[in-house]
Amino acid sequence: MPTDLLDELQLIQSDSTEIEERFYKDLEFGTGGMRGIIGAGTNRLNIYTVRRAAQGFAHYLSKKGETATQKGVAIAYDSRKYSREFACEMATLLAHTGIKVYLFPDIAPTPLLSFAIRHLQASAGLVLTASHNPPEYNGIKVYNQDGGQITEEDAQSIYAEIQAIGDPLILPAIAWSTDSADERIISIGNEVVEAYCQQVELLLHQRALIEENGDSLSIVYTPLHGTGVKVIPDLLKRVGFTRVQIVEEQATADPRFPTVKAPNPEEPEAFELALQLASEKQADLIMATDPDADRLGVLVKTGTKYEMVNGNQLGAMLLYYLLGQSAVKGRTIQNGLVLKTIVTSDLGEKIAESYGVETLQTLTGFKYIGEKIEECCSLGSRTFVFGYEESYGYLAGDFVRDKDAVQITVLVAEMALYYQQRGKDLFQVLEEIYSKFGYYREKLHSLTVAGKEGREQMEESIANLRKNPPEQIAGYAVSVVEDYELQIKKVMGTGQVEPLFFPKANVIKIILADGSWITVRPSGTEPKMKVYLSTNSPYNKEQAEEKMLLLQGALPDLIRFS
Ligand SMILES: O=P(O)(O)OC[C@H]1O[C@H](O)[C@H](O)[C@@H](O)[C@@H]1O
Repeated sequence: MPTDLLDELQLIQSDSTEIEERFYKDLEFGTGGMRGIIGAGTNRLNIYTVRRAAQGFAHYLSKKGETATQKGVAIAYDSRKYSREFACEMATLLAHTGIKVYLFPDIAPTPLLSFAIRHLQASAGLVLTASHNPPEYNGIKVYNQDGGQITEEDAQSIYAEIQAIGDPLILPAIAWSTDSADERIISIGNEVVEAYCQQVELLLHQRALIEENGDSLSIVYTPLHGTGVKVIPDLLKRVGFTRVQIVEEQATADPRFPTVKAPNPEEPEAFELALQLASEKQADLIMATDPDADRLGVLVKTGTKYEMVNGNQLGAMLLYYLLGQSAVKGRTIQNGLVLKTIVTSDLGEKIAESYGVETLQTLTGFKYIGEKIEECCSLGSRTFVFGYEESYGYLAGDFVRDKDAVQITVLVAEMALYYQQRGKDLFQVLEEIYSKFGYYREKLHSLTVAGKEGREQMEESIANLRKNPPEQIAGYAVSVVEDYELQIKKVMGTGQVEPLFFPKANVIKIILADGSWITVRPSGTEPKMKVYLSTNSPYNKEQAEEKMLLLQGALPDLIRFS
């Protein structure tokens, strides 16, 4: 047994609570794969639980047939503690089971793994990462052959295989060495990264403008100690953005994430060092990617200060820019398709509609967006335009099937430069969008659910809402209640009930007559109940904000939860 695990076990020998916590269950394996605290225990991520997951995954893949094992599995890892060790453990075990493995030789962004699966025509992919979680966490994300994250059915099959193995201590330890694993472990070469970068370049609309004026946009970028540093700075420079400053203190891949509370670009605190550098350099734009570089946070200089753009706002701006660029070039998008989740603002849909492009909604989670792209666009019947979620995940080029902060970083830089050349910063562009399509405001309330009791309270509170949906909220009439668990939508005025064509999920969306809404769901990744609010006004932001305050004020009555 590795000495660190032994030491840990010795330390907790007489601590029954700690023993219980670590051993009372196996780490769960869901649609997001497996995520947990690193350490000793069945409910922890360690070499044994990883080995067991690898063996279960190997069984699952083998059952798909010889083609699946021959096509192989692409594996990537981020900068977290043990990410590389766990990736090598999984690679070795899969190779010894007779499965071909493609392994990145160094840390790599998650979107690059999604691309590599498609490029190498592998049958699946794995990434060792815990995304933006705190340093004590790690995890395994699982991808299908399309390059999208697996959905429910596959997750259940893999979990069943993992559970069937039983005690992970019975699995043999296979020493890591490329020799022992023979030629079945192939190192992913730089040509894959190059092929990816070329695809990203093809997404750009303003190459000439960037080549000529790229140096007028000053950018500060931070990878927050993660994988983005491997690709993003070079890519920005290569396309012509020459004034890119990296936050040096955060440019090293450090599993402790020592300079931030959490490496999460949704949190304003994560931008502290980047802000200092930006003020010093008078930067126009600050961009931060999370450790596996699938999500992007942006701060924009507007007047004399920097303001954070939220996920709904950046998604709407990118869509407005991309559709606008196609229109300017006279390109008609045949059967275009925009994808967003049901908890993402409707502003994007309004923008798409004005360009004759349809928007489809999915449940929360980019895996559903990836799945829809495959379903609707892979045979060329529809043209994928853009997909996004409020939680800072965006995708413009479907050569990747998960959110991709690498391609979006380059596109945001292009968009900022394009508007800068027209005398506007991105917040002025946002004002332009609001004045055309309506003023939208969004808020997310996350309520922490402590332990089993908390979970029960949350379930009860959602069940109550399901049983007794309100007819009005803060004086506004409710027009529709969508219940994704019962898969029905009820029109309040007429009482008419229609089916909802989504997979089952414990989500309730209450829509007011003016299109404002409140949506409630349990988080799938953290012990939290999430309440999303969206308001709008066709006239001005004050009215949208006032509605937001009223809806927020009504929440305690609507969602009884202590
Ligand atoms: O279920 P939640 O905690 O709200 O998390 C939802 C998020 O989960 C993962 O991170 C997925 O990759 C995201 O696409 C999704 O938005």
